[in-house]
Amino acid sequence: MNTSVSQTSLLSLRRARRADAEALHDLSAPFVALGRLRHRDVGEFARRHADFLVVEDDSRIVACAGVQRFGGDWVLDNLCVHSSFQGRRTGSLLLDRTLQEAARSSARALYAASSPTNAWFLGHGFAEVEPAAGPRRWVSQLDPTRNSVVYRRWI
Ligand SMILES: CC(=O)SCCNC(=O)CCNC(=O)[C@H](O)C(C)(C)COP(=O)(O)OP(=O)(O)OC[C@H]1O[C@@H](n2cnc3c(N)ncnc32)[C@H](O)[C@@H]1OP(=O)(O)O
Repeated sequence: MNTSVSQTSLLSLRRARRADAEALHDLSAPFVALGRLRHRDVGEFARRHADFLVVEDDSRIVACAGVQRFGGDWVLDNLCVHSSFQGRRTGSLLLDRTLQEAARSSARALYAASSPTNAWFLGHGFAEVEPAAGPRRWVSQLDPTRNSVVYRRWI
């Protein structure tokens, strides 16, 4: 898969490769520092590379989104767009592609945990739900100190 995102730019969407692990880590680092994303080391990105979609600008990774699958319940994680590419529908594109893949796999719902102020999810068809509504194994791993809100979008 290597899909052109826009006819007016060189952005393209593809599945991550193991060799992308360091770039995924570096892209995420500023958002980890801001408390928007949980820390993941390079090894985790390498192990889970197949779970990630990436957007490239002329071969530089500028956005990514991962998924975890718990049967029919999918969880979106580590969604981020480089600050100079935000507001150009790159995050929406990653979400749309994830939803398409979830629908093809007959998934039931897509969950995400984010900070209470992240209105982006509400604007993209998610509703806030009680954490207990999420996949139990995922919810039990959420860091209580992050005060995350759990969002759900039906597929
Ligand atoms: C599950 C998790 O990973 S939670 C963590 C989510 N990631 C982060 O918080 C990291 C920092 N933020 C980012 O990387 C990005 O801003 C993202 C991923 C939240 C959004 O990606 P972007 O490419 O900037 O958003 P995109 O351009 O697709 O947004 C499109 C729409 O959302 C709106 N929007 C963008 N950011 C926000 C926001 N913070 N709050 C509300 N609306 C927003 C835009 O105005 C636009 O609206 P429109 O379609 O009506 O014109």
